[in-house]
Amino acid sequence: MYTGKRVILASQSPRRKQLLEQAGIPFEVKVVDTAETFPADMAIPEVPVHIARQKSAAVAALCTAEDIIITADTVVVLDDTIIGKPKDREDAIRILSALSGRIHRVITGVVIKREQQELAFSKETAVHFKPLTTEQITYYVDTYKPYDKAGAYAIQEWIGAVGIDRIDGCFYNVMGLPVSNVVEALESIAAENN
Ligand SMILES: Cc1cn([C@H]2C[C@H](O)[C@@H](COP(=O)(O)OP(=O)(O)OP(=O)(O)O)O2)c(=O)[nH]c1=O
Repeated sequence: MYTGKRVILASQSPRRKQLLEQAGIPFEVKVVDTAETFPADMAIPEVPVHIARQKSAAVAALCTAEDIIITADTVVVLDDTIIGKPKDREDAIRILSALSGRIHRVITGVVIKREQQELAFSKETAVHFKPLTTEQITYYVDTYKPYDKAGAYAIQEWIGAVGIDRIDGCFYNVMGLPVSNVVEALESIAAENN
């Protein structure tokens, strides 16, 4: 069990909160709005950590020096292009049509910060979508309204159960937090500080 310093999860994502709770980590949530930007020439695997670092810097002012701050960012990558959150219904339908029958990558970057120390890593999961029908896509978008989800879907919802037949990597990473790696990192920080 984790017995280290106060943990702050700087995220508005209910999924990240759920996953950290599931892992038995006591924590508080603090939310800040951050512009999620990255240089156009940045290599895609580096982008999620870069954005998580921006979130971390934005929340630091609200925390004490002792606090351990966790931030994360999840991107969906198809054909070397980052697909963000859908702008609207049409965009969600377009994105899911593009993912249908294909394999894409989901990369979550995590930054764990305490005082001047920073631990940053990212994890990748390959996700294989079965071919989806137009009916399935419109049903999902209209019922689940996945506008706050990278790639316009959530693996933990209906579409994950019926439309995804295999993944290679961590399931929770697709949901937004590679939680076993986060726990491991917190335990190593706690051990260093004891
Ligand atoms: C691909 C996928 C994404 N998601 C979610 C995880 C993230 O919440 C969201 C990606 O957006 P993010 O920008 O990573 O996170 P967020 O805006 O929700 O929260 P914050 O920046 O405050 O931490 O998509 C799922 O829940 N399931 C999935 O299968």
